Amino acid sequence: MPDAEVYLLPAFIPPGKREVLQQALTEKAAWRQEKIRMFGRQVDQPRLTAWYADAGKAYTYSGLTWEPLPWLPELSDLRKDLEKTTGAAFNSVLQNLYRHGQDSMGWHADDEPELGQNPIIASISLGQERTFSFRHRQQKDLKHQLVLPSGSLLLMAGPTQHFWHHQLPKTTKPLQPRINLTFRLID
Ligand SMILES: O=C(O)CCC(=O)C(=O)O
Ligand SMILES: [Fe+2]
Repeated sequence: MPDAEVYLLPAFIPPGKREVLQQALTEKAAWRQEKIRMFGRQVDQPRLTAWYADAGKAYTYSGLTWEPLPWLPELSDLRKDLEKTTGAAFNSVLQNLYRHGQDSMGWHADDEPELGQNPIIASISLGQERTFSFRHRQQKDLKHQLVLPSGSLLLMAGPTQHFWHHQLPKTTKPLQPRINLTFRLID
């Protein structure tokens, strides 16, 4: 991919740990059904979300401002592993729960000002593997798709957010739930 710095570690979380972690987060995370404004109407986001961050951080995402929850031990452990692997620091994690194939996230870039110039986004997937797509923001015919398996780590760094949008498309296939965790460093 030109104008991008993207890495995929397919087995970042070892096989035996994936299911345990997915189940713990499914049960313990403070999942919320947020609304978004679409064509002047309030509609449910097609996924559940939970946001954890260091105290004192607030974050605006898709027009919503999030108040952080204190870290669950499972999330603190993941943050430590990630910081060791990447050498980068993270102070927040947005969790998405895609309940089935109709849950999704539309085209966007993680380019909010509080993420800074060239943010490192560390994205962990648990559960159902799903397709993830990239589309160049200027050259719309430049596209890239990959499958994110359970336990994988997708790193987006450098100018990626500046030049590319990404999405998690819906599918009509009957799919099992998937949790995604995106660790970020915010101002
Ligand atoms: O679920 C995914 O893999 C993507 C999540 C994402 O792009 C985000 O939270 O910003
Ligand atoms: Fe994103």
